[in-house]
Amino acid sequence: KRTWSNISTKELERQYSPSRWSRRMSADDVIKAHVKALKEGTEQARSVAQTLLNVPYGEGDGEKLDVYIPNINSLDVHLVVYIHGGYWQFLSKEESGFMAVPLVDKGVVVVAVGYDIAPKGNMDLMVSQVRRSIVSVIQQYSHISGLYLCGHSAGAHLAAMVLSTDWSQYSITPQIKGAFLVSGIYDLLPILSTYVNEPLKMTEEVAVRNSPSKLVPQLKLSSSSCQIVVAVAENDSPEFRKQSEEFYKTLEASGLNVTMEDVANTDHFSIIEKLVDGEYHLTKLLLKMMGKS
Ligand SMILES: N[C@@H](CC(=O)c1ccccc1NC=O)C(=O)O
Repeated sequence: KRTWSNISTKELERQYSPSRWSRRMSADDVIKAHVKALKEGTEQARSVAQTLLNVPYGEGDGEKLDVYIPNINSLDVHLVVYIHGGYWQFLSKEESGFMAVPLVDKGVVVVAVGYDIAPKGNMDLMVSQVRRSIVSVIQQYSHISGLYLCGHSAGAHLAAMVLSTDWSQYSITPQIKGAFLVSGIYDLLPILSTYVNEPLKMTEEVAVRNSPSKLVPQLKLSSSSCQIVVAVAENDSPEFRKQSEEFYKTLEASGLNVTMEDVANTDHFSIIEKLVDGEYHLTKLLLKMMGKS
């Protein structure tokens, strides 16, 4: 069987370059368009929703989050925490409120979490930051009727690490009702030898302890009642598609409540950009999970 360990570094780097697999645009253009779409969507969200920007969840400079609040008051308020992607080295919460418009419209609170991307932050720190951000959100919004996670790409990895947390060292044990893991990486070992790891500087030990694929027993202990959606783009690379399929199968085999969504006519970037649209399949699925359809 052909696995990542007998693929050449050059081919691994191609497989782990999402921009090279888009059928819409060139690699450079798809990234430019991605950043632009996220920025414009976030501007739109900041203009229509009430916001609380730069709310600290820890002591560090990068430990801040943005809250997008519905204008209507509803009794059962659901909250979605969005964890942005960008290979743990690009993007920030400043362009990560783009999915808020259709959700806030339905009375859902959206939180965009900031974390210290590399080279400032390393993998252990980023994982610790997103975990602490969840604890902080629950402490501040104890009245909410459901907490949901959504992460894209590297953010899907971080969301899966949140689900796999041993909360015994934290002040509370979050109950996460649902998680949307979109075009994620769940086994970090294949990227160790690639350009992706240059700013991250992960050792094998760091990659193993931060790989959700190796933490499924802990995920099962901590998140047994979480409804998990593993979503992947039709035009993600074969390696990205394999990462999602294998993680899905491992979760399924351990008896978790998980579904796989292979999203037609999307690539690594459009699969998440389209969440600005209330009619998009994944937006509707997320709203349905919260009983808001
Ligand atoms: N070299 C990567 C770059 C990349 O993933 C990326 C770059 C800027 C902003 C976001 C990115 N990725 C996913 O969100 C690629 O080929 O797509």
